[in-house]
Amino acid sequence: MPTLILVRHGQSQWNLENRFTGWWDVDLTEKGVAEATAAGELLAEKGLLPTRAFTSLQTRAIKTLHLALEACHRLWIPEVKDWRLNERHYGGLTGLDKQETRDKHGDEQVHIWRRSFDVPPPPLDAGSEFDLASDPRYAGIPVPATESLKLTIERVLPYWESEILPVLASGETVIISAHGNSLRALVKHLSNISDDEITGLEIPTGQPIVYQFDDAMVPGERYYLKDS
Ligand SMILES: O=C(O)[C@@H](CO)OP(=O)(O)O
Repeated sequence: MPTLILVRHGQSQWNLENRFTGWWDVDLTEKGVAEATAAGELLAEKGLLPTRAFTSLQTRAIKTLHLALEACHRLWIPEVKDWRLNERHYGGLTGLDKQETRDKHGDEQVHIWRRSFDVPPPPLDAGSEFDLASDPRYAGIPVPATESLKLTIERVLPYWESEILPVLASGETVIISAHGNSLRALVKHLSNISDDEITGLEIPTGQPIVYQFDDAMVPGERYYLKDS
């Protein structure tokens, strides 16, 4: 039975520092490393062993994938990295402290920027220290200046449909190591969550989420592997 495993990267340095991160490339903390390893140990313990892997172009997701695969002795499986699994771009909020931004703009405005479906944060200024236009990993890629969840869905879902779903449909056990909001985009689609309800969905770090698909590639209920 085709099985999909979703893992949000372990705690990152800016998760710890409470800073808006988005496309900025930050590393895992020690806790994040432990979470990623524990995710792989759980896969091994439950006998749910990935055969194909997908991740973003961001260090925290790539490392989480590798640590988890190492822990379940599956570092050798084929993996693909693609920018369309990146975190949503946080625009002009990138690098700011989340609490200081709340103090300045109010809780409601920050909640809208963080969790509304279609209101993007203010765009990042070209030439900002967080501008990734000249990062070689994004050569030829249209780096956005900001993204709402809606805009994130508009690049995650075509990638899901064209690159991941066919692999899954061939009977593989696919692991996707990605980010809070690129995974919210996917879960919204797979679990048929409305635009309003998605604002309340949070994805915890390092906790494998599982979907099993039937012969018609209809996903079943999602569940946390730790609860199975
Ligand atoms: O900073 C970010 O990029 C994300 C994920 O850590 O934060 P948020 O919870 O605000 O979506």
